[in-house]
Amino acid sequence: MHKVAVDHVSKIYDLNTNKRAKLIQLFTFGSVYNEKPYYALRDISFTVDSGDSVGIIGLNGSGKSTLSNLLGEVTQPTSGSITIDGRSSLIAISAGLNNELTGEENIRMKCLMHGLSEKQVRERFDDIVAFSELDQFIYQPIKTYSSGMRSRLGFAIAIHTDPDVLIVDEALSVGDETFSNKCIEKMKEFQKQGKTIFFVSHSATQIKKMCNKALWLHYGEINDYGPTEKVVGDYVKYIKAFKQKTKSDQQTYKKQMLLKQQKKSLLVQQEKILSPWKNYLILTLLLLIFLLSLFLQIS
Ligand SMILES: Nc1ncnc2c1ncn2[C@@H]1O[C@H](COP(=O)(O)OP(=O)(O)OP(=O)(O)O)[C@@H](O)[C@H]1O
Repeated sequence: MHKVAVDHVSKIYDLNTNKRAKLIQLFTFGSVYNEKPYYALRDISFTVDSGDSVGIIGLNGSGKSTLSNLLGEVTQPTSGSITIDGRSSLIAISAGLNNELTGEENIRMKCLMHGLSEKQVRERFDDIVAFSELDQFIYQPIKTYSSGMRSRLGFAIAIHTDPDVLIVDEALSVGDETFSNKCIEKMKEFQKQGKTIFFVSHSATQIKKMCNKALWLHYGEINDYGPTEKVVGDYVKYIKAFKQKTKSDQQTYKKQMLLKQQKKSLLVQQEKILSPWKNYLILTLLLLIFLLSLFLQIS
């Protein structure tokens, strides 16, 4: 059995701001996408085994954070399924911490949410604070923290809650190098215990150091998945070629790719609209309910 299986997963963000479109969506239970469904991830499938460390790479907006939120069970896929054998924990700069609470309160809240008992939280509290290096700041509301401080707290909590699958999304990009190295050492301990890690980073060097596999996302789809050396090597070549283009060529390329991604979204949207029997069925059902309630009122 695979540790993680991602099966035909898509994540749609609704870019509709139009009230009429939202109403139509509501009354047809989302079966009619009136205007702008946007596929942040489109029909992706892959599997990961115990002990694998997978680097997730890709240009800005390619869907890395969307995927890590799905793996961390912070959001749900629009379609498809994700099966995780065990419990996952997401560490991202903005994930799951409550701004109004202090660092201390956040530790308690997140640990309890991860299934630790009050006693376990008390036992691990000092280690978490020590790892985060926050000292007395732990008693301050985290809205006063810098992004580096938040990331340190998020990392410290997550690694002390014994997750089976650890997802680290850009959390190391905001801290100083000493702290990043400490986190990398901790992730290596996780690897030795045979745990599974997903590591989102813009640093090819960090990914090569940490991961045996890499997943290259490109405008919401998987461009390549396999051994790190090959995938990251090809990605670095791609980035180099991209950077050699003029600024205006880079912009044109990005626009074309985004347009292509949106066209695919629209194609799927049309497929949905072109299956009218489903929509007619829903509308008929609504009409019947309406007539029935009218009839009941009269009688
Ligand atoms: N809540 C949201 N509502 C609408 N669109 C969103 C939302 N979250 C992400 N997106 C869009 O989905 C796409 C993928 O975003 P995502 O943050 O997953 O990319 P990324 O690869 O992590 O980017 P980066 O490297 O810049 O962090 C982007 O085009 C983004 O604008």
